[in-house]
Amino acid sequence: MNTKSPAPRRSRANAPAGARPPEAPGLAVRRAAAEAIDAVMEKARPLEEVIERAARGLDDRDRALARMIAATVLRRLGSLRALVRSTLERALPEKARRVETLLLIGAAQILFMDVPDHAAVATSVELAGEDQSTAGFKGLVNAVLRRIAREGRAALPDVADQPPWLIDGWANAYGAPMAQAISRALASEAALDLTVKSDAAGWAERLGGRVLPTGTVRLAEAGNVPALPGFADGEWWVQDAAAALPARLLGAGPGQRVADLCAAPGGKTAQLAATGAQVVALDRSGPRLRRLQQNLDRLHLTAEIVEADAASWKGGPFDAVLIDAPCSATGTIRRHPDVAWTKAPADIASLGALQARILAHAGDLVRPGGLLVFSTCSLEPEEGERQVEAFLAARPDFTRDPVLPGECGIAAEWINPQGEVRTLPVHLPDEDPRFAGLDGFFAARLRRG
Ligand SMILES: C[S@@+](CC[C@H](N)C(=O)[O-])C[C@H]1O[C@@H](n2cnc3c(N)ncnc32)[C@H](O)[C@@H]1O
Repeated sequence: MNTKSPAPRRSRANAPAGARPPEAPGLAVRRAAAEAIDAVMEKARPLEEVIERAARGLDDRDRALARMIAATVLRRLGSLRALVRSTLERALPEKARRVETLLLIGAAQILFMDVPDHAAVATSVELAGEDQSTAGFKGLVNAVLRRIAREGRAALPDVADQPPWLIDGWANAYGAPMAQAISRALASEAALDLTVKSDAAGWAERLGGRVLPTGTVRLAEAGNVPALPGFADGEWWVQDAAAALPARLLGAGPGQRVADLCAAPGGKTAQLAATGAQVVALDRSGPRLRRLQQNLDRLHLTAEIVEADAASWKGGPFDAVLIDAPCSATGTIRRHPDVAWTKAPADIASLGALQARILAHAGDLVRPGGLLVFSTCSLEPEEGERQVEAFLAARPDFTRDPVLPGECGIAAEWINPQGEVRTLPVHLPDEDPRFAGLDGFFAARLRRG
């Protein structure tokens, strides 16, 4: 490991008034990453949103690198923060909070990314020098990051990368060993999963991926998705293998009327429309419905689009109703590591109340004998199992229609004793970690009597 000290450069804080020294290469990328991390942590905004703003003006490659640095810090935040804090003799003052971000950025690049140590150290030191509140910490940033480079990953404390309230919740739901395994699984980036209209084997071969038992085509490397063969022609769309299961459970087909009640941006609407069913795609968000329409246009699929509140909309009756409810999305932390830090227990409670309202109303949209699938991309039972229990207690006209092992390629391990789908990030293990894992999803299939 290279522990060379950074080349001395004149910082902005030290530059004579009016003269702007030439910027060191890669500095803007790290500045954008630091701004994005601070916005995620302080304002609880999604990384995808804040990185767009922070990385404005950067070319595609640099924007991708800034996003990767920020995502790596957020993915490994628990252990990286513990490491950084363990190297400091005393806590940093509140006004110099950015110093910790610069240390985290440097440490993430040194320990987890293919960035030369000297570049990781130099850019964090340089960024510290840019601001009066942090300029006095340049020496400390240099010393701490050089030590981290010297000691390597062996010095990383063995602590979870996610906040304790999440780990405790998973331990309650799945047991402490599984909670730890889930936490570890979230350290790896997710593969790129595609739902194809047809010929999964052919697309897997053309794109250099493989076909999963569920029919999803999985690629190890994401790359530039719109540039991949088949994207422009609308032959496939990006959708995690677990996210593709709820719509399949409805068994929709030609001649059926189906409502997708929380539809945007339309991954599941596209699946339902591709079966030949007549689909109503409803969502409360106009902007998100416009994205859904664009996605359907690219895929040459059609659905009737309705902007409304699923908790009060009058329509139907339908042969099948899908509620892919708004949720905390803790099942998607592999893809969106910011979720672990932007969500709080209060969100689980408020989203749970919204899910209950939508579910209660949606029951009346299903014709007698019809199916209702309730799904969330959450690992929290309050947003899955508990919702269905409460709904069934209030609606004796509905019963579970249990999912059977092998149905839609679903493994027995992904089905709970009630016959509901419960996927976890530890599922679908693979010797090649680039192909392993599933998003955490819950899906229950209910039939109206
Ligand atoms: C998990 S996302 C749906 C993802 C989508 N099913 C897919 O596969 O692409 C949840 C959606 O619920 C919508 N939503 C939230 N509250 C709603 C409500 N009261 N009525 C209808 N849609 C709502 C959000 O705008 C969001 O698009």
